[in-house]
Amino acid sequence: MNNANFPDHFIESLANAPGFDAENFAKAHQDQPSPTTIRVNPYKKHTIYKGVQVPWCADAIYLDQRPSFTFDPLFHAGCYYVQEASSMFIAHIMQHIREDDEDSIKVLDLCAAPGGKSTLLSSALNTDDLLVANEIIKTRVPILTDNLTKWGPSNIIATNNDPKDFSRLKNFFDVVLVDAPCSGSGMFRKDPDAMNEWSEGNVNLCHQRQERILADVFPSIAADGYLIYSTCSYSVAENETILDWLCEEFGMESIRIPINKEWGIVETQSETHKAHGYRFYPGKVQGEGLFAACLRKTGNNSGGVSNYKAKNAQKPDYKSIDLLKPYIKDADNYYYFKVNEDWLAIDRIHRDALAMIQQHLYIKKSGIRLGALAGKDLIPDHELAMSLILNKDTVLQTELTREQAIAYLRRDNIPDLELTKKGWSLMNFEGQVLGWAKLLPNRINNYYPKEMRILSESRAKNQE
Ligand SMILES: C[S@@+](CC[C@H](N)C(=O)[O-])C[C@H]1O[C@@H](n2cnc3c(N)ncnc32)[C@H](O)[C@@H]1O
Repeated sequence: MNNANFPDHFIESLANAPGFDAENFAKAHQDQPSPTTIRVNPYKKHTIYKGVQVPWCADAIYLDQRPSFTFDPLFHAGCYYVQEASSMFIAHIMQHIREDDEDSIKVLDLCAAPGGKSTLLSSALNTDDLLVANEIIKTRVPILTDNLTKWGPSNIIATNNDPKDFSRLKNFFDVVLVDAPCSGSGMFRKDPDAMNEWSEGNVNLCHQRQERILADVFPSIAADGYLIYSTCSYSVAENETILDWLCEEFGMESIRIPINKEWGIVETQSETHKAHGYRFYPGKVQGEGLFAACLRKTGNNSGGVSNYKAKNAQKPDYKSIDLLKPYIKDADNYYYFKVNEDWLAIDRIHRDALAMIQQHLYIKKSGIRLGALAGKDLIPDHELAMSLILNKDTVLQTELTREQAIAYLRRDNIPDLELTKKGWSLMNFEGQVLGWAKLLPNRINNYYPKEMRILSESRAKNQE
């Protein structure tokens, strides 16, 4: 076996990792390329690519080869997300914990950028459920909000906070996902540069940071609520040891997740508390390295703030809201509010939760930004175009060819476009919305967001 490419002491450090088979592991890293997988957006269904289904995620398929996603307009329309297969197991956990439960829930994705697991969780939720997607690093927030905007649902709030800020929302979330920053060994095959970052010292630092993050967010989990914990590391210190610490420190209870033997996932148990964990090894599964586990908060921790009621600071501006409503499907289901000049809408049921979050956290996106009113006209926002709540019947729609769609997404001149109508128009490709343009008698103004325009392959790569 040739370990030459792995960092010093890496293979030896995994001697105690359950299910680790050094030879098989090395072979997978030498001979088997990372599979390419996409997960389709259930709300923007479109026939895109064909492939074999990822066993633990009904929405996802393995592709035979890696196409150029950057130059596929449907990628920009949010019809699918390019995501590593193992990480989709989080949806399987979510499905299991919600099995017989019809109550609406509040979910926090604490370490969310670039948004792979947020869009995954979003697909597993109903509009009565709320998803809060948080990212601590400010520069990583735009990629998260862009991906959420493309995905389209209105029941998401994105925040930019430190985990400790969430302790102000006591007993607030029914499910918290901590997809923790880690030493990253699970990504060695897909991103060999990750090997340069690995050291035993770093595993140790990550372990300490993971405990800190979990301790900080713990108060925000509701009594009997769930914590889903995941890393892309194989190190026991970042995985099973953390589960034991959660059971020890917070009396959490482990939840066993049903899996199919054929999937190749290794089920493990922590040393002291026998908490269940799920390990994904390349060579055993069709995917990269992942560790995932689910625990429940036990004991009576109620008396929190989840009953908070939003107060009406001032009388709603019904005149403006009436101007907005024609743009929205089932318009009465939404609560309309203003942030500076822009109008936003969120599912009415989430109004109190929004008020609570506004009070304690730094919000970067909430519900759907509709746009600003200029007199009686709406200057529509990109979020509205990409959203699932837009009533497309009330606006113009322009169907583009592939070549025109790419030009639109580059913010170039759109070739050979016949202009017969005037006004704001959705720019569509195969019926899927890409964004807005304003049609004028002899030209069009392209309103595709500058910061999202196609520049190179790198944007697609960054998204994964
Ligand atoms: C594994 S990545 C998350 C990937 C994401 N969940 C997805 O599926 O697309 C871990 C995230 O944690 C964030 N992070 C780094 N340090 C953190 C800390 N101290 N507290 C919370 N999050 C942190 C990173 O910026 C990164 O976005």
